[in-house]
Amino acid sequence: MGFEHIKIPEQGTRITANADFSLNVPDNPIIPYIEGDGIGVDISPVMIKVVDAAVEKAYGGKKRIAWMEVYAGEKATHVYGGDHWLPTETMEAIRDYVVSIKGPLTTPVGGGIRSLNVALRQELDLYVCQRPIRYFTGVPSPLKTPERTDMVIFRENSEDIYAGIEWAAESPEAKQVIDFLLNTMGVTKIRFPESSGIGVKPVSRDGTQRLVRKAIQYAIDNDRDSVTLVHKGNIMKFTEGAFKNWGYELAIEEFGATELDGGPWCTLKNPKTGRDMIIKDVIADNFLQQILLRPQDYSVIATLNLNGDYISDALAAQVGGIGIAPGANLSDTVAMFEATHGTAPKYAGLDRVNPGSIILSAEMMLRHMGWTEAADLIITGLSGAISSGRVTYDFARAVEGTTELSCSDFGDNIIDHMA
Ligand SMILES: NC(=O)C1=CN([C@@H]2O[C@H](COP(=O)(O)OP(=O)(O)OC[C@H]3O[C@@H](n4cnc5c(N)ncnc54)[C@H](OP(=O)(O)O)[C@@H]3O)[C@@H](O)[C@H]2O)C=CC1
Ligand SMILES: O=C(O)CCC(=O)C(=O)O
Ligand SMILES: [Mg+2]
Repeated sequence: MGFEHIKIPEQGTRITANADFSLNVPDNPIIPYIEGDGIGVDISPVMIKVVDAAVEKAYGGKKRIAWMEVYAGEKATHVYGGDHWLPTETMEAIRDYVVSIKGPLTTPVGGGIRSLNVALRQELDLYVCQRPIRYFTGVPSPLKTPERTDMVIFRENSEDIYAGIEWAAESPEAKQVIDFLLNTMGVTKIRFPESSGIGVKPVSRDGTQRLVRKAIQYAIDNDRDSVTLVHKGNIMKFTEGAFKNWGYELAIEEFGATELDGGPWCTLKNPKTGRDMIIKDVIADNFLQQILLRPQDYSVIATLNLNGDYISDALAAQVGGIGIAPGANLSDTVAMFEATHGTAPKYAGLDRVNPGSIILSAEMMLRHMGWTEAADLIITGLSGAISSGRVTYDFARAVEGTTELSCSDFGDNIIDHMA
């Protein structure tokens, strides 16, 4: 396969996926990466350096990643010219090379291009956004007992309001939709029909159940004691409320869960460990207060796209901020790893921000590839670097007695602490 601007590394081999979704990972896999806008220029090279060091240390030169830069966002417009924000060959590389990692990409507010991040997820049908939230000793937190927060978010990544079905107020399209709602559907509750923008929120049984299936399977594989469906189903009955109902339905029909005390909460025995697991639900606003007061009550979270976006940043803040909040976008075959945070434009190019989020995303990637020894070294290195008290600005400003390091020096500190 030839590309126009992407240079395929000569020393690398492609990862492939089998029919049962397992991976064939060679010792020199080609991994496509998007540098990212804003602070992408700071964090992506540090991530590559840290990952290369972990792989070298773990396998003594027997394994090595062949990095392949692919382009999206502002850099793509320079490489390809014009309005090429997300070139087709970038999409092809991410799909065909199966495992990739990306820096953040800018999305303008209120107009301009639609989110490239969302486009990548939707075009490649990366329907799971998996975001683990865990505490590292020494990280500043607004909570007294941050170590009680230990959750894995499964955010539905392909539907909800992110489908981008919306029309600007006073546009002919919005007028047409409002006219249809008022005059054909008998809607009476549009308070200002003349000046309303309109957004549509599709949520399906198929989309919900494939996401909840992954969440429950993850809980089984990792011996977690609960899966919580987070929704706003009291208000949005046929989207968020249906998400809740379809989630329970799947737990009962596919996993053999049984209702507790007349439901809707369910219980099932983990087939791998024999331990009881609870499937429960909570309304999103209540969830947001409970994660502060009783985080230990929650483990695996399955939720809709927009809730998952809000919850990701809120939970990240509980354990030290989005400087160390990793994530993965997954289909059944393709995996694209990325940090939870965005491009933080005011820090772009200053070599200042915390590279921890994208490094921990790479740690998830290594584990996904089965390179657990290298992944473990990243955790050891990061934990050691945080404990050393030589940290990036976000931690240094919140913990007395620590020394502020640049983004790149913090990367080196992580490498120095890989025991
Ligand atoms: N997946 C993606 O690519 C995402 C892209 N975006 C896009 O990014 C752009 C900017 O979004 P914005 O709302 O400002 O959110 P950001 O996540 O980019 O930044 C918000 C704040 O979070 C803190 N922060 C972010 N990253 C780091 C880091 N690595 N280390 C330490 N602190 C960090 C900073 O806080 P402080 O100011 O306190 O230092 C920063 O000002 C938008 O265009 C948005 O659409 C947003 C989220 C995800
Ligand atoms: O696409 C964007 O710009 C924002 C995405 C986002 O906030 C997220 O995925 O958490
Ligand atoms: Mg977000």
